[in-house]
Amino acid sequence: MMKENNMDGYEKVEQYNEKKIESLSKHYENIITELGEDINREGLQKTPERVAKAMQYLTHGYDLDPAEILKGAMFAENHDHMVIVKDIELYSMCEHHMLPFFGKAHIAYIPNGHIVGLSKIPRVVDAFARRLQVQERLTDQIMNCIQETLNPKGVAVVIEAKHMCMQMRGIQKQNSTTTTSSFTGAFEKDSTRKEFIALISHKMS
Ligand SMILES: Nc1nc2c(ncn2[C@@H]2O[C@H](COP(=O)(O)OP(=O)(O)OP(=O)(O)O)[C@@H](O)[C@H]2O)c(=O)[nH]1
Ligand SMILES: [Zn+2]
Repeated sequence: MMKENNMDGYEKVEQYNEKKIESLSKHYENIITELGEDINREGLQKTPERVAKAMQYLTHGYDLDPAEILKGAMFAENHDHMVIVKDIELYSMCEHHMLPFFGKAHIAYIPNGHIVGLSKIPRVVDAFARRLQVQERLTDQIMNCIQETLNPKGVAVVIEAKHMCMQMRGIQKQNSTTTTSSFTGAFEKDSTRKEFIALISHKMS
């Protein structure tokens, strides 16, 4: 059953929209048949519904409000040094092939009177990643959301990801990684950006 939506949408994440699942399942039944399979085969009988639920989960970001997520835990604090959350696992879906791309996000901001609860940063990443995306837009959306909501002195976002559409099909390059980055404010300054890059490159023992 669907629960009522919160301001930020959290409550919805593990809930399935029954109407949507039913309709998606019918479409997947046709797709599986078109692919040449027998939809009545034992192992496939529940597959349309399973796929529908998986797809709803993989795109649940549409039900979330990333700005509200951040606003849920902003605290007045006079800390004016760089805050970095690195190695945030990320799973998204490429909007061209609807195949996964996945990797890590590294995010930093320099507070300007407010800090944000640390868990909210990966939550913002997920809210934008769990949609049909391109890596560049995902990077910019995370940056813009933090900049506009928290109003820090600057935001830096780096995403490193592997795209299944380049590995399982198409050009079939198994080892290529795509890196995208976006910077605002203080991070447009060379020395600040270099400090950030050095800190995300440092491996914890
Ligand atoms: N810039 C960008 N491109 C992406 C991303 N994900 C997938 N793509 C690319 O989207 C492009 C779509 O190109 P098309 O030529 O229309 O599609 P295609 O014939 O399936 O392309 P190939 O993958 O080269 O076989 C491909 O080059 C993909 O590699 C992304 O996050 N960012
Ligand atoms: Zn793709």
